[in-house]
Amino acid sequence: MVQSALPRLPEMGADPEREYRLGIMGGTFDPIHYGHLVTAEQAREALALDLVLFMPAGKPAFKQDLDVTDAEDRYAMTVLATAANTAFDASRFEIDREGVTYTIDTLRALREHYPANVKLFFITGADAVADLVTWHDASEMAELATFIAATRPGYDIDTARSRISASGVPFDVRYIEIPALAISSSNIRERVSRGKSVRYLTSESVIGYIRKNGLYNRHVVERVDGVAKM
Ligand SMILES: Nc1ncnc2c1ncn2[C@@H]1O[C@H](COP(=O)(O)OP(=O)(O)OP(=O)(O)O)[C@@H](O)[C@H]1O
Ligand SMILES: O=C(O)c1ccc[n+]([C@@H]2O[C@H](COP(=O)([O-])O)[C@@H](O)[C@H]2O)c1
Repeated sequence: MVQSALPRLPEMGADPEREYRLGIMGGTFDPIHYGHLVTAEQAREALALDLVLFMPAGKPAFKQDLDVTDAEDRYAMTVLATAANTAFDASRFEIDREGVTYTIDTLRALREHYPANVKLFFITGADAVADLVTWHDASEMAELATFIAATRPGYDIDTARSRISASGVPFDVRYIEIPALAISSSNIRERVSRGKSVRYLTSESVIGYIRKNGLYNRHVVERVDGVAKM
């Protein structure tokens, strides 16, 4: 099911005797790749999530000075990559919102939308969670959701752990170890721009979309000390 604006999940919270667990996998997804999908799937299993909503950020807060691909393309790739998993869904919620995308706005809206027996779990990788205390209205975020922090090659999860505890903000963070996938969107973009293979880094459907729409083949080549750098 593809969500239009606010996620409509009639079954979520319907039985007042039961606790429902909604995962939110936020990201720029430029493009979505197997690192994102494995992270969400392992988080779903580890925390017994009923559903994981993949939410491409409309205007990512920490990437305002970067050239991010059009939100409709990032959303379309997210739909393609998540389509086969009945416990995954893609949401337009953040791309349909005006202005800079802050997670606090999403969590507030979801908290208002669902009854109290729906618990919110925001899923991140080790790099993103290390900056959690610097996110907009971090203290209020800590009240609205549990955070899931997954290991990621090249990033030390203990750095995130100590930054969060030193901040004094009472975040509830669950740390999970996942099978290491050193895949990143930036590496995929660079490989596409160089005409290199990205097979098995993301789904065939996403690769097809990238090729069909000519994404990532216009990377600017900068010259640094006379050496071409993508
Ligand atoms: N290989 C991975 N393993 C674990 N977590 C990941 C991995 N790739 C991305 N994530 C997590 O997924 C979320 C969204 O990441 P994002 O869309 O920025 O992808 P990215 O690969 O980090 O992109 P870029 O290379 O452009 O910075 C973040 O919380 C990030 O930490
Ligand atoms: O709300 C914020 O201040 C904030 C700052 C940085 C990142 N985020 C969210 O964290 C998720 C991963 O972001 P990114 O930039 O690593 O793709 C995505 O859902 C972002 O909206 C949120």
